[in-house]
Amino acid sequence: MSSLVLENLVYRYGEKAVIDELSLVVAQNEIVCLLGASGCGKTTTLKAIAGLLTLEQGQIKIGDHLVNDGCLFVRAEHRNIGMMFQDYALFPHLTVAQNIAFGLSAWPKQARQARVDEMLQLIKLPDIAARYPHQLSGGQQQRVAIARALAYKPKFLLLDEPFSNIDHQVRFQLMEEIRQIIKSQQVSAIFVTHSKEEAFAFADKLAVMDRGKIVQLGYAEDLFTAPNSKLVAEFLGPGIYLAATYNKNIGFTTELGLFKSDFSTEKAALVGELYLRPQHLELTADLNGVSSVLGRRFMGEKWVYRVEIASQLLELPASNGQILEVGECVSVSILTHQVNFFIQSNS
Ligand SMILES: Nc1ncnc2c1ncn2[C@@H]1O[C@H](COP(=O)(O)OP(=O)(O)OP(=O)(O)O)[C@@H](O)[C@H]1O
Repeated sequence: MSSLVLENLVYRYGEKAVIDELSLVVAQNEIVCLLGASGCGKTTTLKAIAGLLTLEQGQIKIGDHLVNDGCLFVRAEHRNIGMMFQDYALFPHLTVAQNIAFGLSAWPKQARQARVDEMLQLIKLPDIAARYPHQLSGGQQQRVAIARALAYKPKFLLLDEPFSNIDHQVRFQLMEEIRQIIKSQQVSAIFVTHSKEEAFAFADKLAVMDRGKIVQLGYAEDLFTAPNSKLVAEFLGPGIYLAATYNKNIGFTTELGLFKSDFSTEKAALVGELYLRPQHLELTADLNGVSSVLGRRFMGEKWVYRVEIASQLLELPASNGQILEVGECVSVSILTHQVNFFIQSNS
């Protein structure tokens, strides 16, 4: 069963459509990440789901309930949605317990207290009920924020860059904890971020957005290995384009040489561009190599080297942990992999 259905949403600021015929389905207990460049319409989409703006067109269903279409508009406070933002948004003058209990004013006192205790146990902070937000770390504040968002048993959660203010060292640990908490409560969610690493770590599925539309929806691994456009390919990780011709019998011919792949097509020959990521390439020291190391960076477990390939710059590690010097001659070859081949339209 679907937990959220967005159908053909349109919203404009003035003339500009910032949500442009956007459709998306989120399944029960699924976390979908809206991922895209700044200004592509992620926050506006969340606001439309939350009921904080009125759409020009489209339909929104949360669970079995229609909350927005051409005739109907259910107000934000009646949509039963939990929200969590990057700036924690806890009420500074309320204690942790009062913050968590905020949406429970209609509950009987005993049930309210029991739910607050349950949520404090769930976020593994049973002893901080009497503290105020300023007495908590950023990570603790976000745990309280998720407890507050889940306390009244919402049908759906909206998470707008909730981890961007959290120190990088603890961010991924906190994300894992909050993901577990959401999963344990069997709530579906939409999570917004600019960061593909956060999206990979937190979401079940990714929805890549561009100019108000979802351009691809799927599992992270599928989008990474089989992006449906150059935009998705580039957004999910750096790489270079290499002109290539494909022939059924020979494989791919490129300026880095020939290579075989399991690429399947009905056509006998095709022309296009391969999108090659660092892991698709082998970099080795080679006195006769036509490229050279232009720069290098130590990353902790490994060095990465800046090399020009087909007039584009790419950073990649050397094969077999070789240590290379700046200026050293190298050769680059293509490893067998599942290709991202963008076919020239007239080929
Ligand atoms: N109140 C507003 N009035 C006019 N234009 C707006 C308003 N709010 C947002 N916009 C514009 O709408 C577009 C989408 O904004 P939105 O905040 O949804 O993008 P976003 O993808 O969430 O960006 P970011 O990742 O930077 O938060 C942007 O071009 C933005 O400038």
